[in-house]
Order: sequence, then C-alpha cells, then structure tokens
Amino acid sequence: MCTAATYKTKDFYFGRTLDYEFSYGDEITITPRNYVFNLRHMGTLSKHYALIGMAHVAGDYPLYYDAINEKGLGMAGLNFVGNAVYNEVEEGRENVAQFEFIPWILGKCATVKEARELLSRINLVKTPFSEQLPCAQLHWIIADKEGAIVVESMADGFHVWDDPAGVLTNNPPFDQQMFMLNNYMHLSPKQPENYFSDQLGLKAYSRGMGALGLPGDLSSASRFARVAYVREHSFSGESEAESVSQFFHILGSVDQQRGCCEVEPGKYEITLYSSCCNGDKGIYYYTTYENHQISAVDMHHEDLDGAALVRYPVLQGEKIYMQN
Ligand SMILES: C[C@H](CCC(=O)NCCS(=O)(=O)O)[C@H]1CC[C@H]2[C@@H]3CC[C@@H]4C[C@H](O)CC[C@]4(C)[C@H]3C[C@H](O)[C@]12C
Repeated sequence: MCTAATYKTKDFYFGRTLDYEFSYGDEITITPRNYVFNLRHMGTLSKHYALIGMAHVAGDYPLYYDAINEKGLGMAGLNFVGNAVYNEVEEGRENVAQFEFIPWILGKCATVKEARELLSRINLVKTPFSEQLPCAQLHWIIADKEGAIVVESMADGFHVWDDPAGVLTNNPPFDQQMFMLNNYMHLSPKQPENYFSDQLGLKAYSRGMGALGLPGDLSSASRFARVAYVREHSFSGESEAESVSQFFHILGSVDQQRGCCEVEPGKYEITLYSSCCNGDKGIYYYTTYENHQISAVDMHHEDLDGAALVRYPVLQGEKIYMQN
C-alpha cells in the first residue's frame, strides 16, 4: 500500500509513503535536462525538464516511483493490483511503456493542464522494462499547485479523473474511493453536537470526538478517507520548516508500523519511506522507517544542464540527538 498527497502553503508540496515488505533498492535520483531517455517505442527523449525523485536505477535508467520536475509538476505511481490493464502497441499512436510514464509526463509538461493534453494522445503500453522487472500494476497521481488528477488504465478504458481531494491510495478505483468519502461527511475537527437524543444527557467527554468514525485501519479505503480528512483540515505556518513538518504529519496519519500488516507469515508491510517534494524549490525531503530525521536533496545544487544521472543513497539509521 502507498499513500500520496498534495499540500499548499506559500509553496506547493507533493509526496507519498511507499509501503512494502522489501525495498527494490532506491536512490534519490536527479535526471538533468540532457540525459537521454531511450524510449521503447518513441525514439529518444533527449531534451526535457529536469526531474528529482525516488527511483530504482537499472542499467543507468531511472525507474521513478515518484518525482517532481523543475516546473513544480509532481507525479507518483501507486499499486493498483488487479485493476491496472495496459495496452498493446498501436501503430501511429504515442506508445509509452508503463515504466516510462513518469519521465514522459514530467519531462514534457510544466502543469497539470499540459499533462492532460499529452494524456489525451497517450497509449500506455504493457512493454516490460526487463524480464527481472515485469510491469508493475500501478495508477498515478499528477499534481501541481493548481490541482491534481488521477490516471487509471483499466479494462474499461483509460481514465483521467479530477482529484479535488489531492490524495491517492490503492484499490478500489478512484471514483469509488471518492464516492466512499460521502460516508464521512459528518466528521469534523469541532466537538460534536448531541443530535442523538435530548433525553439521554449525552455529552462530549473527550476532545477529538468530532471525528469519531474516521477509520483507523491500514486498508487502502481507510487510508484514503483518513489522509483526505487530515489533509483537508491541515493547518500550518507558511515557512519551509513548518510546511514540510506539517506535510510529514499528514503522511504520518497513514504510517504503517511493522507488525500490523502481515503479507505472509512473519513478513510485514511497513512504510519504507515517506517523501515531501517542494515543487517550487525542487527539493526532495524524505524520512525512512529506520530514520526519522528529515534528509533532503536539492536539485538546484546540481548541474541541471548535465547529461548523467545524479544519485544519492537513501540514508538509513536513526540519528538520536543526545541532550546530555
Ligand atoms: C511496490 C511499489 C508499490 C508499493 C505498494 O503499493 N505496495 C502495496 C501492495 S498492495 O497494493 O497492498 O497489494 C511500487 C511503486 C512504484 C513501483 C516501481 C515503479 C518503477 C518500475 C516499474 C516497472 O514496471 C517495475 C519495476 C519498478 C521499479 C516498480 C517496482 C514496484 O512495483 C514499485 C516500487
């Protein structure tokens, strides 16, 4: 499972949690403007916007899980198992392999509006990256400071949904996730009023009772409702530190602790990392399961006119600040 969200204060923030039982081996990866993408069906993409994000680099190719570009457009792929269906290559169309989708959109588009235009022509195809890395079944959130959309390639067609909630998790399909939010319209950060009965003397005996009924489990539908609620009510200062801090708190509402989601006997899904990109500044912040300290890589500290990938390892290990 995974969760993605957007957030806006003075700047635009975009990030996700990546939940799984093992890591593919990821690095914070900057793709400068002149790195040449050898596309499977579309020739080369040799001049494009610079990207920063989390990727598994295989044979010098950045397989991005989530990234932002230098224009502040962000995109993340999340599991969509059992629902994602990709197409066959069709002559005369813009055939983009699933693993090329993030560079294709972020390399060429500055805004969600431009992404919509490109999406109207795309044929997302099932060509795998390699035998070792078969096609992942994913859906995607694409977002900028103006708004977000969700892309789902399914048996019943290619869907581009408006995402006014600014969040995405996993199954079921996005329109169903949005519909289920109707179930929670009574939730509120304010204390509840007693509409139950004026005969029973009911009263709010604790703070926070306005959100009683917000699901607390780790299922995808519950995480969707929870992160949508927390994001919707989020309130923070506008500074970089306050915004980044608040963003990690939003994602913290759907954090997965080792032991609570068993995928096979003795194996647990956990939040391997959480990320927060500042889309305006091109900074990728992250924490990991083993490292709560926020680390960051700034794309503008690198030569974005280069042609070679710039890769930083994910820093692990808790750094505890001893005060005495
Ligand atoms: C495992 C992750 C989703 C985690 C998740 O959601 N776990 C809940 C399971 S469940 O939903 O609850 O059942 C996903 C998210 C992004 C993916 C990579 C995208 C690039 C590339 C695409 C290629 O085609 C295949 C290899 C590749 C490196 C992918 C590997 C893997 O697939 C990644 C990491």
